[in-house]
Amino acid sequence: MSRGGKEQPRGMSRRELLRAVGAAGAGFALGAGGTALSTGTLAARPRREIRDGARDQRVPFYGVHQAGIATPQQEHLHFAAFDLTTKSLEDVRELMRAWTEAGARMCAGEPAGEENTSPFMPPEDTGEALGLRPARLTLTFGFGPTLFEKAGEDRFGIKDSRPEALVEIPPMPGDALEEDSCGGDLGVQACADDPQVAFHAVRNLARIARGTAVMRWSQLGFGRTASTSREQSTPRNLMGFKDGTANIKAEDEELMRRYVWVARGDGPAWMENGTYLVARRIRMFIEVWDRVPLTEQERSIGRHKYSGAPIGAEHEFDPVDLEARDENGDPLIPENSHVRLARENEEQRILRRGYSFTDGMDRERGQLDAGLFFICFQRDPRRQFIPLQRRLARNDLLNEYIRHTGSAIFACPPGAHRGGYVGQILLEGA
Ligand SMILES: C=CC1=C(C)c2cc3[nH]c(cc4nc(cc5[nH]c(cc1n2)c(C)c5CCC(=O)O)C(CCC(=O)O)=C4C)c(C)c3C=C
Ligand SMILES: [Fe+2]
Repeated sequence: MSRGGKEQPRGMSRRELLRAVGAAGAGFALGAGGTALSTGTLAARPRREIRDGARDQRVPFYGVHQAGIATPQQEHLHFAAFDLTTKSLEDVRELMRAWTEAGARMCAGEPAGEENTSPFMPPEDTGEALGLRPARLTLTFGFGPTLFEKAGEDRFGIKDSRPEALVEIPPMPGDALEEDSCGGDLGVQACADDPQVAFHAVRNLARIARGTAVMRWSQLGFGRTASTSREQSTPRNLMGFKDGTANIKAEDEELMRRYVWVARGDGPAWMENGTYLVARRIRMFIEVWDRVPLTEQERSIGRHKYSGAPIGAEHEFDPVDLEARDENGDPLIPENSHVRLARENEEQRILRRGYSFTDGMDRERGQLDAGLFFICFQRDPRRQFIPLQRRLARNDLLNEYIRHTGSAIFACPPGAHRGGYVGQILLEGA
């Protein structure tokens, strides 16, 4: 597909014409019905047009780090976890090769595979993103603990390459995890500014995986609940609060190095420049929350609802003063407020990149099944997410209004270079 400056409808290239003639020839061989079908199919063959300005909407797929981590957070998410059905390491390599190739194409605004010249074969792209912009699609791939070892079995002979940091998330107080929303051998985070582009990407990756891996669970997310760049405004979560104010911003490279990217010597070499993704599906009891007085809502979070400022301050980015006290000498930001607990330990900072979700209605309770699909990235979950979540799970005032129903962790290897594939160092080194 042409990627010239101003993209315009154009005639067939010589190569396309030859291909078309070849396919039409096949049609002739099959008789008149076949000819009519193939000619019609070719004449109407769809292509994914890239409109003016769309060039800016492409996030490079290849690079030192995988995209979708430091990338300014997009508006929509489709996350999927997969389980491998094969016992062959070569099949896993082949899958990661195919996912990388298709992923790079889709992020560039191309269909997942070559255009189909045969009317008798299923298309190599499902088609629903044809004509849509690239929408800053990113795909971030990760490996779950069960890829390395499942029920004590070294399934693919790569057990020794498992990073020590890739631990199962231990049970937390108050967890109400549902098996259907937990774990996975492989994880894929698709983010885009168009929900159909994110959906299309996961659907095509699932199609490509057929015979090697099956989808275990998936989660759609609408509306980012963090900002990951100083250029972005802070969005609001479904509790109506600004979320992401104190997040790490990708421009702070020193913070990214310190808290997000795996460094040389942190663990196995194949994870250098990678990171660990933790996902938690957190249901919010929004109907209950909506009956809570404003001051109590603010005291649960530790910030003012409308301005996003720390309690007692005026502006969103005013410093959080944990020592500030009211006229009775009580802390302005309550002891068990979310923000106070979340910022207690400087070593536990994380890059948050979550999304709001709704999965329709919880018929049992007659309430919306909605909440936050929390995603965070970090250099070592044993030192960051796990102790942080343990503290929140024990004491956070928010716990009255939320419940964790899903959990997963993935080691996201570094980015691939052109011609290579994601996870190559791990899978070829084995
Ligand atoms: C284990 C990590 C965290 C979980 C799980 C989590 C859930 C969660 N958070 C909100 C709403 C807000 N969180 C805010 C700040 C904040 N949250 C975490 C971590 C987890 N949150 C951190 C590290 C921070 C930053 C603390 C700081 O350094 O100040 C805020 C305030 C605005 C902001 O800074 O982003 C809100 C609002 C909900 C509703 C929720 C579960 C549903
Ligand atoms: Fe939070």
